[in-house]
Amino acid sequence: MSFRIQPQAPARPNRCQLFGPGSRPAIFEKMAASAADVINLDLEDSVAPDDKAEARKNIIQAIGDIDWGQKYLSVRINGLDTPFWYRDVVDVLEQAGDRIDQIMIPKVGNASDIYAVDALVTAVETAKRRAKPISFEVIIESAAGIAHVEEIAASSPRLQAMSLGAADFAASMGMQTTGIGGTQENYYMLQDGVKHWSDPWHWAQTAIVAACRTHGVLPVDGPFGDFSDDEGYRAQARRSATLGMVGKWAIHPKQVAIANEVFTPSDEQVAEAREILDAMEKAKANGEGATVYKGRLVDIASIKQAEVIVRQSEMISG
Ligand SMILES: CC(C)(COP(=O)(O)OP(=O)(O)OC[C@H]1O[C@@H](n2cnc3c(N)ncnc32)[C@H](O)[C@@H]1OP(=O)(O)O)[C@@H](O)C(=O)NCCC(=O)NCCSC(=O)C[C@H](O)C(=O)O
Ligand SMILES: [Mg+2]
Repeated sequence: MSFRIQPQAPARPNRCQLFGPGSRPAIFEKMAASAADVINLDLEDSVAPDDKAEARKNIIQAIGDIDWGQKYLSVRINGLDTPFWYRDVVDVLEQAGDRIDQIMIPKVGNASDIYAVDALVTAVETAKRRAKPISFEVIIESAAGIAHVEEIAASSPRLQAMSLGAADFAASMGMQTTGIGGTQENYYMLQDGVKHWSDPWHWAQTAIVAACRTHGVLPVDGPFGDFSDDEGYRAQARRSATLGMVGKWAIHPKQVAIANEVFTPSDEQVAEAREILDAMEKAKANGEGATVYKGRLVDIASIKQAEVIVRQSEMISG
């Protein structure tokens, strides 16, 4: 164990991030009224190039005009390989007022990408005397992004969250699929003629979780494109939660409730975690570091596992 204490990620609910195109202002009020913890107003890939300027205006107006309640309000800017991103940052931060919380940076490839956006954001914040610093979320969705995931996670004190963007990631990696997340028909093991499907997103997710946990950043699972497949979405979300991710994107409002359910520890999970903590308190009083709970070993590491669940539950219930 390193002597360095692992930093805690920001203590705010991030179970579901609901996306909507900036070019579709008619849905903004519905997004605000949803049960998502985070709202991502999009200027990037859900907006056609000819609509970028109008989408920017829509978003600037909506940030000021709509009552976003307690939502964490984020704007996804365009990638650094486009001519749009600097104006996204400057116009939104100069004109949208203080209600915006976060800028989401897509397709990051290395820490220098974050440095560039940080420099521009810092200049605008200083010029505008902005009281509350803007946070960053990045999307890992390229071969370069996953290869440099650890330096990206360490890149800026503004960085609060990191998501996996399955669609661009698959394209960048040359994966033979048009699916956005979920089970891939051809990714299976064969035993005695029976197919056992495996999860091609798993290794990238675990790389993201490890980088995030090392540097105190929230790891988030990205989109699941087939919004008619509720059980597929639920299964993917459950795998992500089991791996340590704190939430998942919704690209349709019907996905929000499922994400909130999966990423909120259940009453049973919380009760069990509290019982483990009680069992370990009793063990400690008896001078023991390990004991038996429901026929299985629990020890000092179990305290930390149980505390993860209790902390999540307390943070979500406020
Ligand atoms: C996917 C959609 C285009 C579907 O829209 P639509 O055809 O209108 O859906 P429905 O008719 O089923 O809508 C039912 C009602 O819900 C409202 N609605 C629809 N979408 C949203 C939303 N995002 N937020 C809030 N409300 C929404 C409709 O208006 C209907 O309302 P009512 O008539 O009153 O009943 C659309 O959902 C959509 O645009 N989704 C977001 C797309 C998006 O933002 N994509 C970007 C993120 S994913 C990505 O970028 C990939 C990633 O980067 C990667 O690389 O992996
Ligand atoms: Mg993408």
